Amino acid sequence: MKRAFVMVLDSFGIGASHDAEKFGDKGSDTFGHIAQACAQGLADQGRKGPLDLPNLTALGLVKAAELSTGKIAAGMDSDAEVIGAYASAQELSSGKDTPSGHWEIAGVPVLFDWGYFPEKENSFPESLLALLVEKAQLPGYLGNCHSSGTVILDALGEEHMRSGKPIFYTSADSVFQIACHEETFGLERLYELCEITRKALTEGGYNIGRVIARPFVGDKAGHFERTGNRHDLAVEPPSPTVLAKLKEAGGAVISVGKIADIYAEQGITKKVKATGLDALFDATIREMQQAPNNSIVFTNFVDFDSSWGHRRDVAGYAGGLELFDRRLPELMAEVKEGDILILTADHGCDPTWAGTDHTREHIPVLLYGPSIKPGSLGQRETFADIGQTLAKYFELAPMQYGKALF
Ligand SMILES: O=P(O)(O)O[C@H]1O[C@H](CO)[C@@H](O)[C@H]1O
Ligand SMILES: [Mn+2]
Ligand SMILES: [Mn+2]
Repeated sequence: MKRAFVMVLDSFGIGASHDAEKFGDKGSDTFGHIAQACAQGLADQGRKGPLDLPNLTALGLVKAAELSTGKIAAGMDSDAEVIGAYASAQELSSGKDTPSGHWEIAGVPVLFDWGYFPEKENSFPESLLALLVEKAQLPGYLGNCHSSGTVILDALGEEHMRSGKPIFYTSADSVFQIACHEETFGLERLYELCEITRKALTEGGYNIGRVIARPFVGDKAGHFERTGNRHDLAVEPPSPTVLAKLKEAGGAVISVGKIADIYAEQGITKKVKATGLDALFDATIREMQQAPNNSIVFTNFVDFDSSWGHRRDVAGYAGGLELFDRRLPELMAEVKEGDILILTADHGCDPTWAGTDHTREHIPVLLYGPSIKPGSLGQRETFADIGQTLAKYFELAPMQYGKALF
């Protein structure tokens, strides 16, 4: 059988990219700084001590990070036997956002510049806001600023519940985010508002990558919680990804988590939703067990980014990595003759870094399978090497970008 299992640990960067300075991210290192905090006993909430990742280490994580930074991450074992092939890859795309990272992984880097809303306050143009109020018949809106999505709920959640005004916010990413209470505003109404917003942004030529529905529940500040009903409305990738090519050739592409959203459904043949690291893991294993010949099971583990990276929660991130590592042998056991497992990431989100945005970093590329020869695959110039590898593996026409890893 020929099956590829691609696992994106969302935001798990392994050190600042050569061009990180342009992004204000010189010196950032998601993995390295988490390892350092753990080794210093500074990440002992809900877990304890040095970062414990024996299985990721066996697949080459520590060596991949060494390729990126020239250093062994604090407290990690550099002498452990490596049974996978590993590389560090830099990003060709102009942004450090999720769609850019994912599309590049699938062979289509984003070489154009996204539109952004750079103003920290009064971020959205008045004409756009007026159009949304009219089209969605809103009593007004709240926010209209840059913010962390959890901080803004504490600030404006109660007022939103009282007034029925949706909370509009953005970040350094090319996003228009809308937070509304699932019960008082209504989930379906939030989704409709997001559709209206998506259309207005596309027709208005704003070039914004995603509109994101951010539903939440709870009754007062300090008690609000975002739910698993998050929904991303992305624009379509600018050209067919390796996923679309495999689908076109009759193969199966199974999305677990928000993969289908990120690729705007392009190239996806089946989608499975799950909320939380364990549930995403369970769903991934179920899909791996059922995956037919000529298929990709593609999972996005979003919690590393949304629950811990953006929240600047070092101990939470470390605990998530340790959970992932403990369960990794379950995934590896599903890798049969002819199959390949690829573990990677889409950008960084260093939880020790200033602010709450992503960080421009190298990503790990860890390959494992019966046909994979263990050892270094070096420093790669683009995440698209993964897409090119998949194109070659499934005997599809070559992608325009990237060099196959083997
Ligand atoms: O702070 P929250 O709402 O999690 O937002 C984050 O999530 C968005 C999409 O991944 C990013 O643009 C970042 O701003
Ligand atoms: Mn991401
Ligand atoms: Mn993010």
